[in-house]
Amino acid sequence: MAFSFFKKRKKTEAEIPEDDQEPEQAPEPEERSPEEIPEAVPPPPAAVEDTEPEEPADAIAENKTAPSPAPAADFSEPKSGFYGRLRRGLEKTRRFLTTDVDKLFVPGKKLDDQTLEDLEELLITADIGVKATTELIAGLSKQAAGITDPDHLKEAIKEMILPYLEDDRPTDEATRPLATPHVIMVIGVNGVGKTTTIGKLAARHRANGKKVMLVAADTFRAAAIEQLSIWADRTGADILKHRENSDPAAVAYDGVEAARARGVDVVIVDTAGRLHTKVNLMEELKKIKRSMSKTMPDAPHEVLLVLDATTGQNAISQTELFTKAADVTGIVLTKLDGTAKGGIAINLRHSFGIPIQYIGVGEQVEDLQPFDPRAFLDAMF
Ligand SMILES: Nc1nc2c(ncn2[C@@H]2O[C@H](COP(=O)(O)OP(=O)(O)OP(=O)(O)O)[C@@H](O)[C@H]2O)c(=O)[nH]1
Repeated sequence: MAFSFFKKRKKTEAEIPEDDQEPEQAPEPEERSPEEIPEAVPPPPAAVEDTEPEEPADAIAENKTAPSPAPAADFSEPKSGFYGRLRRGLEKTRRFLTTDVDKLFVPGKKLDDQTLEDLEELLITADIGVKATTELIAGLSKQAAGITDPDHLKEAIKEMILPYLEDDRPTDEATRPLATPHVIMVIGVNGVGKTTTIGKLAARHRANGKKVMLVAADTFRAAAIEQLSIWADRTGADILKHRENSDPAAVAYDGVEAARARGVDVVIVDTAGRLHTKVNLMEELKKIKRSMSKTMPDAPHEVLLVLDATTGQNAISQTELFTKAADVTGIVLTKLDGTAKGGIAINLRHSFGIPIQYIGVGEQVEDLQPFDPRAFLDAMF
């Protein structure tokens, strides 16, 4: 069944011109000429053997071996609190989708072609994506005769979307097996909420009693290093940082080395979100990844791509770009509370097959939640 929305729509992701697909960037960082970006020369592995490893000459590492304060976040909240946050966070999307789904059905009306066409437009506007929407509408049109009211329609939509979102891998770090140390590399463009996500992740692992180290491999901006230090203080995590402009691959290498020497459980590596060109950035991410695997062959164990849900199609083009540079193991979708287009989660999972690992539904530390597809859909429709 072909619906006329495809004729009406002005611009879909397939038609966005190349220029629009540049990843969104936050304000310009301080300029640094490309020649000044240092070549990645990982330090010699000799230091590994020291029981009391000396920090590399230009490293400024803070080791909080003394019992560090438990983070203020409370992740032990009852399920009702968790769903409450999720529902509040997805309120804009829910209001947008459900109000209009309710309007599609006047009493006695059937799920006819016109209603399906309106629904199709609604789902595409919520950023669910053209491909996924087409599949959904085709599926719904087969069940149309049996769907007689809005609640029934919402249930049918949820049941059809659920298999798109489900993943066998557990997303909750409390139940997931972790390597020792478990190295998480965090990537994404500036402004998407990368640093905040790292802080929130550190708080989650600290709340599970883990010793956490943050590694400041975004050496491009002094502010990024400072922000990470603040999160380390706030969560009681160690931090490994070098001076601004030092080699990010060397910082990452030293971070993993130091973490192993100090018995750290979880290492979270921050990376730059912007360099002079996309090519430089992608090459740098590859180098960082390689340098970590030189000291620990299976590191990084996770590569989390942070995306801002409010940027819509930009999140799709950023995923295209970053998946070329790194094997992204999971997506963190932030700022879902700031958009009515929470359908982007479905679009991303459907387009790339990468699991959504966490979602951000607010600025509080507790607002970063492991992704639960059923709870997400219940909060959305
Ligand atoms: N409402 C809301 N705000 C968020 C969420 N996640 C992050 N933020 C906010 O987004 C803003 C940017 O977050 P940062 O963590 O600084 O982003 P970044 O990607 O590290 O950006 P740079 O520091 O510029 O590299 C901050 O004000 C965060 O509080 C979320 O899930 N919901």
